[in-house]
Amino acid sequence: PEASDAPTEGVTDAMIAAADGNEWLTYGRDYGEQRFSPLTQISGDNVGQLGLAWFADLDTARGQEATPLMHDGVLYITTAWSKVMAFDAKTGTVKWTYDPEVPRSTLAVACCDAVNRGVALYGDKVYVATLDGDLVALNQSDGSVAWRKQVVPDKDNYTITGAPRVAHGKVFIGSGGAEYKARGFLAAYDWKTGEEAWRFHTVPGNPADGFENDAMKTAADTWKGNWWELGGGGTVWDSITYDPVNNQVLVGTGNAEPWNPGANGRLGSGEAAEGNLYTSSIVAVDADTGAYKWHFQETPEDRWDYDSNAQITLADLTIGGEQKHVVLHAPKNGYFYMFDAATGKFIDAKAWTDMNWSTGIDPATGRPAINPEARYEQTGKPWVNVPGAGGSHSWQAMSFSPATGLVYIPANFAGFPFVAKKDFKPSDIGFQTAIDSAATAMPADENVRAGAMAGTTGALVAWDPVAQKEAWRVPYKGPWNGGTLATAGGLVFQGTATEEFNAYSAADGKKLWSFPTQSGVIAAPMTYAIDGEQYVAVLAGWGGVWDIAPGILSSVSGPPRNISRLLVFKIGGTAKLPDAPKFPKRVLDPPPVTGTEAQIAHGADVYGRYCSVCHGDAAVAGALNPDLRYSATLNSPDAVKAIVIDGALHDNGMVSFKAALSADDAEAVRQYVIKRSNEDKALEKKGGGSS
Ligand SMILES: O=C(O)c1cc(C(=O)O)c2c(n1)C(=O)C(=O)c1cc(C(=O)O)[nH]c1-2
Ligand SMILES: [Ca+2]
Repeated sequence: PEASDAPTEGVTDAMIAAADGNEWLTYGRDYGEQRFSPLTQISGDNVGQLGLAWFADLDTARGQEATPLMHDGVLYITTAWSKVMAFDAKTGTVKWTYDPEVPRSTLAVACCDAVNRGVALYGDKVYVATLDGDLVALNQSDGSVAWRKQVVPDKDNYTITGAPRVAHGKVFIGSGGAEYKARGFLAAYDWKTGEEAWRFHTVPGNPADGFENDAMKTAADTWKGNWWELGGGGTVWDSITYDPVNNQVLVGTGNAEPWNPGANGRLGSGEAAEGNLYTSSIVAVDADTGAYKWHFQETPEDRWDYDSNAQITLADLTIGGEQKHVVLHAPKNGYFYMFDAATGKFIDAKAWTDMNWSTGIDPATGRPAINPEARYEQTGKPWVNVPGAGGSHSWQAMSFSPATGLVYIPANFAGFPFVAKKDFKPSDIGFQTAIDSAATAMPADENVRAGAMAGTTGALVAWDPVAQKEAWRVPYKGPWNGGTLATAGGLVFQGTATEEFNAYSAADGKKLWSFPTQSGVIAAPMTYAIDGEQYVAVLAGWGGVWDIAPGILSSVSGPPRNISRLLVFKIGGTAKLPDAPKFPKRVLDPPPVTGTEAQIAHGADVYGRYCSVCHGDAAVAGALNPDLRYSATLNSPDAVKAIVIDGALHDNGMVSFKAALSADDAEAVRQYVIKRSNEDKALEKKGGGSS
């Protein structure tokens, strides 16, 4: 079918390109995704008088990751479970809501909470991608559905958490799933009809099916074994940046799959110049055709979950006396990169955080030298990789201020333990990372826990991309703080895991204002103006992967609790939040240990592979999913079997695991959790530990 012309009414390409400061039309505000607002009404002089203008309670108590968009007086957000809400941006009156009714059982195939990062606006439409893998076009006027298309090849391995982007009559979207069995892609849809225009895969499929293009043929030379059987990964789960100067779309790609390359031999000897293209890379494709233009692999031979999905920013900078249109990128792996946007030519990279997986960068090629000890599947030894799998920087967007020349990065400082799983067999459900999580479970040992917590911190880092050096930093108690917003008023706004929303001086990081948010903030703020009055909006709602995966470490920053809200501020705002509800202190009260040693060891293994990715390491969960150490069902083998095998809680997101587990396995898990619960109870009595 003929492609529709780009819209000429409503939100147009020209409007997004002009990026009027009063509105916020696309995820990163402008095409370059700089998240820099030209608005100046709120500044260092008056930010102390910033107050709540209005707020809205959200009905999804999970991680809130969206950046709101504002057009024509209407503020659009998504919430967890991919719901969309439209508000009068001045008063907070709800105009409409849309619920795509994502099955709650989708949680079992979502690596990192039921999150969504926001909508796209184009013409008279609002676009949302749903956790269960659909792209939905809504009418801006009333939230009615114009069309809904399934984007993902199957709903058992793929999910979508990212925000769509738009340009040249098309809507761009990818997916997550590289911890399952997913083959990464970026797809483009006709904005009006929802017809798929093109699809670019980021990793090659089965050679027997023929390669879709030359880029796949080239990439296939960098893969060994039957890589396609597990998908390969390289998912496009967050960053998608349209570059109007070169009419191209830049995507960041996810980790190679499975994490442990020894499990399927995807790297062969494991020392290829470029291992497993185009994973952990930035890839540029033509916006009209999806044809490959260039790539740069930031983490060759990835085996550490080093997604390159962090937001891709474009900027025009003077480098060595020359004006250049460049890509700025701070992926999970701890290097800060700069590339020529037109060609992908490497300009510079610098380690901006502690790291042990790489010993340096080749200044000519940009290729990182890899520490042989970090090849844990080859050494056969446990390896604590730094930065950890959460990344020194992840999807929490950074901002760039042309006024200060600085990039403001939400930084995580942590390690992640890797032990290669022996005799790994793929299964029909759950993570396929081939890591032995049982071997690295956090023991009930005060000193080990205190050490792990002390080594887990965060910061707001202001980085000078031209000088490639740090300008200043604000240290935080823990990681997983919110994305950032920079303004021409000389401010940087950021929410924190410690339940604050802060304003800093963009020049030197001095804290100028703070608001208690009652829940951790992980989303990025945005700003807009109506009738000459400037507003700043941010979503509060603790969650995402950090709450789910690292168990006890999710409590490093503060009380991990979720109170989900949209908060909107203006100078002199007087709205007040109700007092935060009290979260009762729970008491560990497990039955006595009756399992045999062998049964408990087996339970640990099953727990590590199938349960820990949602319920936390060593049965210590965060705020969102039940902490099984406290579960009343520990008293009942039948209840555990009903849930784990028969799927009694399927509609809450706890699906049946009978595709992989037997009733005996479920009982072994029960015995393992009983043991962990008793150990932690003993630790609590001693006055140590944390829960
Ligand atoms: O490889 C993938 O496909 C994939 C997808 C996602 C996602 O869709 O959210 C995350 C990750 N990986 C990931 O590694 C990660 O640390 C992560 C954090 C989050 C989050 O929203 O908090 N998502 C994801
Ligand atoms: Ca990943």
